[in-house]
Amino acid sequence: MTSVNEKHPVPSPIDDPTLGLGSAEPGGFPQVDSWTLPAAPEDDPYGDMVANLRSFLDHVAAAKPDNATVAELAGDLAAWRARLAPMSVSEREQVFAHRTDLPGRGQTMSPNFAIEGGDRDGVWGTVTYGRYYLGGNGAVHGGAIPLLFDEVLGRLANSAGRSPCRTAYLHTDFRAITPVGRQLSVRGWFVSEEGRKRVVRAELKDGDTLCAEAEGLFVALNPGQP
Ligand SMILES: CCCCC/C=C\C/C=C\C/C=C\C/C=C\CCCC(=O)SCCNC(=O)CCNC(=O)[C@H](O)C(C)(C)COP(=O)(O)OP(=O)(O)OC[C@H]1O[C@@H](n2cnc3c(N)ncnc32)[C@H](O)[C@@H]1OP(=O)(O)O
Repeated sequence: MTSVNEKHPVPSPIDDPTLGLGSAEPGGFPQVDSWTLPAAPEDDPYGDMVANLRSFLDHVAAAKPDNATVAELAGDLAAWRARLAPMSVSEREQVFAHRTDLPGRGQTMSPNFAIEGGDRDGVWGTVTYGRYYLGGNGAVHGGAIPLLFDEVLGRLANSAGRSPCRTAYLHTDFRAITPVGRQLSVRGWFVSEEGRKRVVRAELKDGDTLCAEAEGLFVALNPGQP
């Protein structure tokens, strides 16, 4: 199946052979042993590319471009897709979302969480939702907030030498509008750790205003569980 666009037909991810995950062998997730991030290397083209990709998406969301601009952009994107397709690697080898030293782990799907510090029991930092995450009337889309919490709490629950775990539930309460385009503070902390069950909570604040809070249960994986 391809898109209806005849100029630059886009294969569906199901049909695109260059988008396979490769071997099902586990271990594609990097472990988090420390919250102290190394200083960003002076020359980091990947980090630079991801930062530009995030900003690009914000501008796509904000702009009302004329047709000529849109057509040129579609062509440019098609050319980049064609250039990257032969470079596709397995999940284990991919860089996207595996750069734990970069804000947002060097990916653009979830919000740009920048870690300020953390220890065995908690983690804290900031996030700024760009225009890309706008839901309506200046507020962040309701789905993008649990996305942040899963990222923050998933990272915490998997940190400090703990065995890999997955989110079993993630309960989010939206307490006030979460504004787009402001630096917000984020904090996650452990509530309990019993057997395989790790209960963690997080909050998202705009200054003193509590925007949203969450509780998650993360369950440690048994050997062989994907
Ligand atoms: C290998 C991947 C590891 C992932 C990450 C690793 C490293 C990351 C490091 C750096 C990366 C940084 C950040 C990471 C960012 C994000 C991480 C996101 C993680 C996810 O986003 S991952 C996707 C969403 N997630 C799923 O795709 C899970 C689908 N699901 C399952 O895979 C199973 O469901 C599982 C394994 C959860 C449990 O299954 P199971 O069969 O092994 O265990 P069981 O059901 O027996 O539950 C054991 C005890 O938990 C209780 N329990 C279970 N579920 C409950 C619920 N919902 N409510 C209340 N209690 C519950 C039971 O009641 C029992 O309690 P009790 O023992 O007291 O009876």
